Amino acid sequence: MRANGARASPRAAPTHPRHKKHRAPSIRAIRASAIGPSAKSTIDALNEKFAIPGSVTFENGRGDLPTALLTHKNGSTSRVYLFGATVTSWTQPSGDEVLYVRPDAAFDKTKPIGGGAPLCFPQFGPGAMQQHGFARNVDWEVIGTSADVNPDDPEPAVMMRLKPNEYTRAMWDEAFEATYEVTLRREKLKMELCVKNTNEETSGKAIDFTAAIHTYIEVTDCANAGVFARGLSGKTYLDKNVDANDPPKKVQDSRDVFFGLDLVDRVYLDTEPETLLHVGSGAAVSVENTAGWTDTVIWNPHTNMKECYKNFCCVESAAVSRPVVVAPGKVWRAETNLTVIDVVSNDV
Ligand SMILES: O=P(O)(O)OC[C@H]1O[C@@H](O)[C@H](O)[C@@H](O)[C@@H]1O
Repeated sequence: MRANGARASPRAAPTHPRHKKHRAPSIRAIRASAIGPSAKSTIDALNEKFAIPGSVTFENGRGDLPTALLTHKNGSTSRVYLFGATVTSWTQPSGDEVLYVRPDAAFDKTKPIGGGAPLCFPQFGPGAMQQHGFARNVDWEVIGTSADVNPDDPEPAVMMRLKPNEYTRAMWDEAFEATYEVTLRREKLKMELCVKNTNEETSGKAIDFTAAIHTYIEVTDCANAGVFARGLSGKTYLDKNVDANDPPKKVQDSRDVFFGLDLVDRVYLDTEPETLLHVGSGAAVSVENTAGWTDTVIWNPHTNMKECYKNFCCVESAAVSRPVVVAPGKVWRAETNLTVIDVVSNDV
């Protein structure tokens, strides 16, 4: 059995926005100035300011929306749309895709991108504002890229930022600044969300919110007995399939969560750091909540999405059951790491 990753002891809250000041300057390319995605010739401007040849480039994605493409020396890649700061792809060195984008996903900003790993903030929902808040529905600005650590083993990364605007204030009129960094590591995809309360430290008020990284993972066929989520046994969950607005509490009394018979929409409370999604091909995806997150959401829409539900299951890193409260001037940091594991040789 692969050793279960322990929840990392919380690191000191980073200064915000965070820069990797401890890293070697060799091929580092943190660029301080930011550029908004509405700028003329967005892609050219992004490449001019932030590209790191061979590691981080910017190009138009579907619908001509700007994306960051991270490329690791080992051949793995990841694509991030600035719209919603949505990671839509993580490919292995073999070329295999880990994430799933639904066939009905829109790439025209009329709605959030339906797939990949969308960000839910400042509300998971259902609740007072639109489902999943606004982070998925807005353009984030690029504030830095890097590919440092070890020149022989660069870890390409892009950091984006979201500040309040008219659209977000209409839903949530709070003082915040969010940064989101996606790092393509040798064998992991790391996603780190930081939310700073920008109210005056001495006299300002606290802010509170719920959040999630809503990761869609491709599976062979969710009805296949080899597709299941492991790591939630004994945990209490809110069963949103019974009533999304007032979900009853239940306990996961079997070892694994299976799909294919009915809609699965559950918020597992106070979960262990790691949940494994066995994808049915001899591999499992480890979703490791390394910092910040308290809960894990498991979702498969069943025949509500007839054309695609068999092809994915969502394992979502979440802070839902208890709102996150951030004191004025402070930062909340949450981190998720995805890893692909060979189930057979690791006996998980
Ligand atoms: O907004 P999307 O990507 O279509 O996902 C919707 C689903 O997102 C999940 O996080 C919720 O638990 C579900 O209740 C919801 O139906």
